[in-house]
Amino acid sequence: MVTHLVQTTLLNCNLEEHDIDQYKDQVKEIHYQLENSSNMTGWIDYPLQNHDELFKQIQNLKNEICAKADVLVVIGIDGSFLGARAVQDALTPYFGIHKNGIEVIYVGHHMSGAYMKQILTYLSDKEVYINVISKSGGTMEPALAFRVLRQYMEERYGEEAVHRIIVTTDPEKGLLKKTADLAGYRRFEIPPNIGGRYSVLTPVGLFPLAIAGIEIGQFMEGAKKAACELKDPDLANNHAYQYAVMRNKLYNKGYSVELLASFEPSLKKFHEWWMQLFGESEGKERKGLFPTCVTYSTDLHAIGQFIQEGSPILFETLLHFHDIEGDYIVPYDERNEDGLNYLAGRSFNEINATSKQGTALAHAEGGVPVIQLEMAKLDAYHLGYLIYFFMKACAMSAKLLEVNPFDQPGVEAYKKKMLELLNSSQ
Ligand SMILES: O=P(O)(O)OC[C@H]1O[C@H](O)[C@H](O)[C@@H](O)[C@@H]1O
Repeated sequence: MVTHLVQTTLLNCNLEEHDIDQYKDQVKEIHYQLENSSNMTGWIDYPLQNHDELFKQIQNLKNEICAKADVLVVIGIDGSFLGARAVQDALTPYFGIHKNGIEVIYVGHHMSGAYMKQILTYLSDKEVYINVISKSGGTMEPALAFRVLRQYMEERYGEEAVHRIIVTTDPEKGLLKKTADLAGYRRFEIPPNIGGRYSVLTPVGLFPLAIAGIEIGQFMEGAKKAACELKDPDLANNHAYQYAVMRNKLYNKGYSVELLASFEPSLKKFHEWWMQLFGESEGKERKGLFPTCVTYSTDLHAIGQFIQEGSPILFETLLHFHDIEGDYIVPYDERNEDGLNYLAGRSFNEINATSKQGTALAHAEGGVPVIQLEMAKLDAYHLGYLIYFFMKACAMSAKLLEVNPFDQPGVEAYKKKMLELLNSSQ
């Protein structure tokens, strides 16, 4: 019997088995369309392929960088940034650096001048390597940041700068590929048939994560398990497809917002990765759920009021990991001025998990449909699985909406306007 790593339970979703059953033929058809397509579907089998050479290359570079640098600066935006940042934040300590890595910081995911100025000051007393990541090689934010940091590295390290800059880009085309060839930078390749928001399992995510100390072997193993399990075309056995169908069903019932919620602050960036994945894959042709996120219990004290009693526009997807490394026991206090002695001896994680249960029940009773996704442990293996799970669900979900999961034509509109304004104000 298959034991799925993501356990799903529904509260107040009013979805009967026959509702779901109605989708099974359509799901099977889309499954085979995706499996047999070569159009940006390279991520589907990527975890099943042999990546020994890539892992060796990453390990060699890691040895070199950890010996020669204090910090790796990763330049990239969204699909070339959020995945690595999400997994790094989820699996490295809140304070300080992972014992198996060095500091990895990010730039080029916005155009804040203050951030750019401060990062250069921050780097001044540290040894630095750079990893610039861009699939297209022409995105404004990372290109601007690279222009600055490339000059910085050349001024600081002279001829050695060329060895301290690693490029991750398309193997054939784009300005960054050209620059890498001209300068002689070492390169990682992003497979041409894998788009940015589906690329965290490629060198886009793997290299920065390895430097940050994450066990990328385990991360890929988790993704591989998901790639095997979720190859099942049968809706009854495929949890990713079931999640896609539930979202679709709720969307068709009139819900327009999906709120992803979890109870560990280290998952904030993971929420952002998820938002890009679903937002860019589905939000087109005037269709799609608006993906947004909250971190509990913090946000229960802010937006919780709206969720419980506000406009009934949203359903909630609660993401919960049972085993989180590190915990603290509430101490006994004789004074008991705060009245909290009834919690003495219990752990923070236990109280947090109980608040998750309470939240799910309260929101469901308040009329909010709740999908609970639960995993055993917050570690590299389970995150690898979960990332693949969401990518598979997202492609299915977009196809159920009859939109292309792999393009983002709407993003060009802002870029075009910005360029017009920048050119007209020269
Ligand atoms: O990796 P890049 O080509 O620089 O793209 C980075 C990001 O920018 C774009 O504008 C797209 O909307 C994203 O889907 C993409 O992930």
